[in-house]
Amino acid sequence: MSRSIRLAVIPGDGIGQEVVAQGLKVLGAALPQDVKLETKSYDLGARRWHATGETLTDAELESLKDHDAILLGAIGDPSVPSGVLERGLLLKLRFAFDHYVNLRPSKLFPNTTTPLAGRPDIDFVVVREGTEGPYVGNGGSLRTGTPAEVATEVSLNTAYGVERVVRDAYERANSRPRKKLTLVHKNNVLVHAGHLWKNIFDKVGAEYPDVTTDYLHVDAATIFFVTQPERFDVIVTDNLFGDILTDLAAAVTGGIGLAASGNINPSGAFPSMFEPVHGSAPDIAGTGKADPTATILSVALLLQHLGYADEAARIEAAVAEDLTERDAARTTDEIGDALAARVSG
Ligand SMILES: NC(=O)c1ccc[n+]([C@@H]2O[C@H](COP(=O)([O-])OP(=O)(O)OC[C@H]3O[C@@H](n4cnc5c(N)ncnc54)[C@H](O)[C@@H]3O)[C@@H](O)[C@H]2O)c1
Ligand SMILES: CC(C)[C@H](C(=O)O)[C@@H](O)C(=O)O
Ligand SMILES: [Mg+2]
Repeated sequence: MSRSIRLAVIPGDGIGQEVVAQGLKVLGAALPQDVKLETKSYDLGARRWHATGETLTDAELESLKDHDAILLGAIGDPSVPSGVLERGLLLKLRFAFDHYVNLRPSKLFPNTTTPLAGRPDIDFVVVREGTEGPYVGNGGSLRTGTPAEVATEVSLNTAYGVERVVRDAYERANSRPRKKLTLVHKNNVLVHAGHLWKNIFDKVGAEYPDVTTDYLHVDAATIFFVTQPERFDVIVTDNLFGDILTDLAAAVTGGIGLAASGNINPSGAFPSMFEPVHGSAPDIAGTGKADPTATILSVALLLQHLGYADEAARIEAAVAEDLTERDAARTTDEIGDALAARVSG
């Protein structure tokens, strides 16, 4: 039986273009011969906005829906006012396609740089809520631009939204050997949202007697990410805390150039979207210094999601092998070539 993958590709801005090219190279090398890969590239991001004023049209959203998955590079450029592309494109996609599970795994790969003493055995996954919290755009400003300006950015937390992501995190914890789930929030101060999260965490936990649970305030969690990262297995947290914690996780496990993510719609009603955790890195765009590994590992998450577990594992193994021998001076292209060769060889 012939199989096929319909993949939408959004290279985006800055290094997004460079790393996505390498991700596609490795995807092509990893797929079995009988799998037909159909890609459709979308010209979205700063260039398009300057040319047309558009970020993402309804017609494009409809067309993107008609795919098995989306691969995204990065969005954002200094020439565009902050927030226009981030909200009008990236968050619009996450919200429209109900990507409520933002999955961000962290592993300390061999031979990577880490500021951590003793190279602890780090292998955890952050389940970041992806559709609520302070990201919903619930706010505004009064007397804008005056000395009396007041601005609000109200975090939205619904029992429905919290319960579904917490349940997903319990399922993931239950299927991993250590079966441990940590809730990270700030319920000593954010008592309304914090208690909603904690109550639902405890209620759903009663259905998972084999999962050990823990709670940390987000400030304390940042301590343990650095001093005791091996204590974590699965972490569930809100949209903003998850954003911040996963850049920190990347920094202690080999660098932001290795951190992969999946924006998952578990129901399958909409395509899930895979992207590196990092942004468009305007400071290194066009220099060949961008590490494409985060995108390539995001391709592995994409394959895993579509049921190609062996191919995903081959990519992960190729990354681990490559890192043990990697020469720091290698370019974006050279890393992509080396990984594609390992995966197909
Ligand atoms: N998912 C996304 O599309 C996404 C994620 C984060 C930031 N952004 C956007 O990207 C733009 C730049 O944001 P920023 O500078 O805060 O974050 P960034 O992640 O782009 O860069 C932070 C630092 O990490 C480095 N870096 C990032 N990716 C790297 C890679 N693959 N290899 C080597 N070094 C890498 C950069 O050079 C920079 O020094 C902003 O417009 C921001 O909104 C987009
Ligand atoms: C660009 C921005 C909207 C985005 C986020 O905050 O989610 C980014 O930082 C990320 O981590 O994917
Ligand atoms: Mg981020």
